[in-house]
Amino acid sequence: MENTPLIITIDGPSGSGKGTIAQRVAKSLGLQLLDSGALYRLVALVALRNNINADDHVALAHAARALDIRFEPTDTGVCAWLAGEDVSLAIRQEEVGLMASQVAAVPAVRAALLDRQRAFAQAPGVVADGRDMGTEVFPQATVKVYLTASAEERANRRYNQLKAKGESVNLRRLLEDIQARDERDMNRQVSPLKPAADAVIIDSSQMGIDEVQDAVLALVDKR
Ligand SMILES: Nc1ncnc2c1ncn2[C@@H]1O[C@H](COP(=O)(O)OP(=O)(O)O)[C@@H](O)[C@H]1O
Ligand SMILES: Nc1ccn([C@H]2C[C@H](O)[C@@H](COP(=O)(O)OP(=O)(O)O)O2)c(=O)n1
Repeated sequence: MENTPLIITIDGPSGSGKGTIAQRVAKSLGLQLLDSGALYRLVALVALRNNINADDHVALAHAARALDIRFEPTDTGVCAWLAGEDVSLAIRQEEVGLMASQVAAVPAVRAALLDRQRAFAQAPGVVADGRDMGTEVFPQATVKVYLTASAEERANRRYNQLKAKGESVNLRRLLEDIQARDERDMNRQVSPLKPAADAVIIDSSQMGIDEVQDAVLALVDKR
């Protein structure tokens, strides 16, 4: 059908390159971008700012339902606005990422964010990156990619990324954080991180960004 949106999902662990690749593929195909991790990071930021505890599920679900947010596409991804404040940088902090991983394990938070994510599936289409895009949010997606890389390589990438932003970083701690996040994201009860049965697995440990982008675009061409 002409108006059926093209849905491309890119799931995988932290630092595998999902955001970078999703952004490039969306740009190259003229599609919308859904950075679903940003939604969980926004809930985490609200929780941290309001001293909401990671085990206070009622308050977290309320925060997720009440999120007053707006995404604005930019050349380098999306700008995230929370109640009129540009929080694009704030949500990228490692501390917010760790809280996001805890917040994301709360079923009521995931349920509260589901419709907001599905609303992105409009013609001509969307590239969605996260943990459960191909398994839960868009099981009908046209192309599903599970992007991964070794934990060491992902920690190295994160190290370089944060260092380039001028943050003081410790490689060993980053690796520990990545491993803790993997453990939580992969073993939680609801929507754990795992490849969809029909996903194509790409291990980018030994691949450059252009190479991964080409591999995903080739899958889209082949569909
Ligand atoms: N294939 C790759 N090779 C080397 N570096 C990469 C590759 N893919 C992504 N990166 C870099 O790794 C860092 C993390 O990528 P990002 O897209 O933020 O990952 P994710 O969204 O999966 O957490 C970024 O600095 C990005 O430029
Ligand atoms: N669809 C999604 C997206 C993110 N999450 C959770 C899991 C992650 O630890 C946090 C943050 O996600 P994000 O993709 O921004 O994190 P990384 O950039 O991969 O480090 O949110 C999720 O559970 N489901």
